[in-house]
Amino acid sequence: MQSKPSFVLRNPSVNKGTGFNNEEREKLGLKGLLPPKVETLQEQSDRALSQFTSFNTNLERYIFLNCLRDRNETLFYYLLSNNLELMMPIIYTPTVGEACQKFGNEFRFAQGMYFASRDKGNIRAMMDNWPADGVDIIVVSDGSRILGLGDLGTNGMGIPVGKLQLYVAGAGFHPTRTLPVIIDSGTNTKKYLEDKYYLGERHPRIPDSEYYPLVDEFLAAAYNKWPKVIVQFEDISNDHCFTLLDEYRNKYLCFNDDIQGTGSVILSGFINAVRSVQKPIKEHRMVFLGAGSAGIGVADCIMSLFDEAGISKEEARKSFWFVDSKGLITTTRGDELTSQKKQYAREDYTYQLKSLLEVVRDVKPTAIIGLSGIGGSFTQEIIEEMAKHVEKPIVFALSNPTTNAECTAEQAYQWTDGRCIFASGSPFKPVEYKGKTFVPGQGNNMYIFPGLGLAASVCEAKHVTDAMIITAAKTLASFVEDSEVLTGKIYPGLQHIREISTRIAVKVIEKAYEEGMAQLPRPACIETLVKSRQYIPNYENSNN
Ligand SMILES: O=C([O-])CC(=O)C(=O)O
Ligand SMILES: [Mg+2]
Repeated sequence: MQSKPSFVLRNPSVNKGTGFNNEEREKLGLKGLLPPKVETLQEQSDRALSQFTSFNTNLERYIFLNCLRDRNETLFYYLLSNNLELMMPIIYTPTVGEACQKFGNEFRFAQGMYFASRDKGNIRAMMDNWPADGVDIIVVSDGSRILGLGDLGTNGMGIPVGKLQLYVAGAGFHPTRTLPVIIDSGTNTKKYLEDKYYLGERHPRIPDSEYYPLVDEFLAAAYNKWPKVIVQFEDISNDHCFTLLDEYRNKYLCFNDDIQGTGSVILSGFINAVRSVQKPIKEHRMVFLGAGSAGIGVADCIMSLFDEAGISKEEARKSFWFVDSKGLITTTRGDELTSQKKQYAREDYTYQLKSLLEVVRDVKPTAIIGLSGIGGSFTQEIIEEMAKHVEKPIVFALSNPTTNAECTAEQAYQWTDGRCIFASGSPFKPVEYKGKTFVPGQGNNMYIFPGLGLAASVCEAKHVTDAMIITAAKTLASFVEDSEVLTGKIYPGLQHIREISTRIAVKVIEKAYEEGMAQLPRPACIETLVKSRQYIPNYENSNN
């Protein structure tokens, strides 16, 4: 039997399944190929939701949703958009982490594109294989640092896929115009090299002399084929991510979500935490655990608050203490520091503090920010020590997925006797403590990247600037009212993500025009333009 390439029931971008009405069934030659009842999108969605809830594990729910997307994209995005709070922890952190770890075992069908070292020289030609007409956004990872889970190699594909689903549901990018990419530069994780189901190239990571030219060729090819595309770098290990961002941020339209997206979302949470504790920025003492992409990105963003308060960079740096696996990062501790660590290395310590507990005792921080990837590293002793000295301790346990969080929400509220302002990277359920309900904030870059990316794409920005990133943070912060902030709420509800992303996009575009970064002629109304570009999942928008 010859297959028909345009067979609509097998094409998720146009398939409506039982949603095809009788006229369409007639026209498209579908008569007899579907059960008789014509259903509305809502009826289909009700069934899909009941199927979703019938599974026993989150991994099964993840697989179900991705298979649904592979059958009927409109239904998938309709279901997801209407059930975001329920489904976000499945398509995104924490379940996506498990899905990546088991990517080879659970593989069913391919999504996105893969480019490996042996494709060097052919990447541009390979891009012509991508079936969609155009691409507005690419999320690219090399799988070298997936969430806090380490080097997963090609298994990391789940992350670009999940991030792009959020770009669609959260901001309104058109699903067929998104492209998830893995640059396969090998993996240093023995378990995967030996796993018979592993789907990537089976070799250790290639040296920098091959890695950088491979990424360079990929980017040159992408911008050659899709000149207006925005590229988001994602989950790339510390030894490469800063170099890539420095190299390309003023050359192409791109940003790094773990450095800049996380920086922006935590700046936003911090702005609201500062509102909540009602203590001016210069009185804060911030201890960071982890000096990787996220830690440095967050500190760089928070520096902007000092700048606005008229405090010099030099003075501002004295409010930051960074702790890594060797203890407090100082200029005098005797090891070679990366240039990112150097910026925040303390020069004023004649003694060594070897652990986070020692640092907390010494510094008496007002805020402790975990981006270490090490689950449980905020121990009871550390948090209790901190809580002795501050009325409302700011505790951000931001590593992903949930198992890597530095402490749980429940622990943070218990150990501070319900006084802390808490945020985590992956979701925690509300906590009952001493008769009160505490709703933990989710300080995850998901609040920022969809709107930021949409802004950059819609106004055809030349580059993504620091001012645009800070604007995104402030816009997000403004969604939480004063009265809410005082109760410890620092992030708005996730159910409002479309509205949030739209407003972030509008504000960031205004900033881009102000800075001369927007290349599209200025529209009469930015909001109208943004809204006109947003995909809404319904059958009226499809071509049949
Ligand atoms: O994916 C997330 O949930 C946030 C993020 O970028 C990371 O942890 O690397
Ligand atoms: Mg990430």
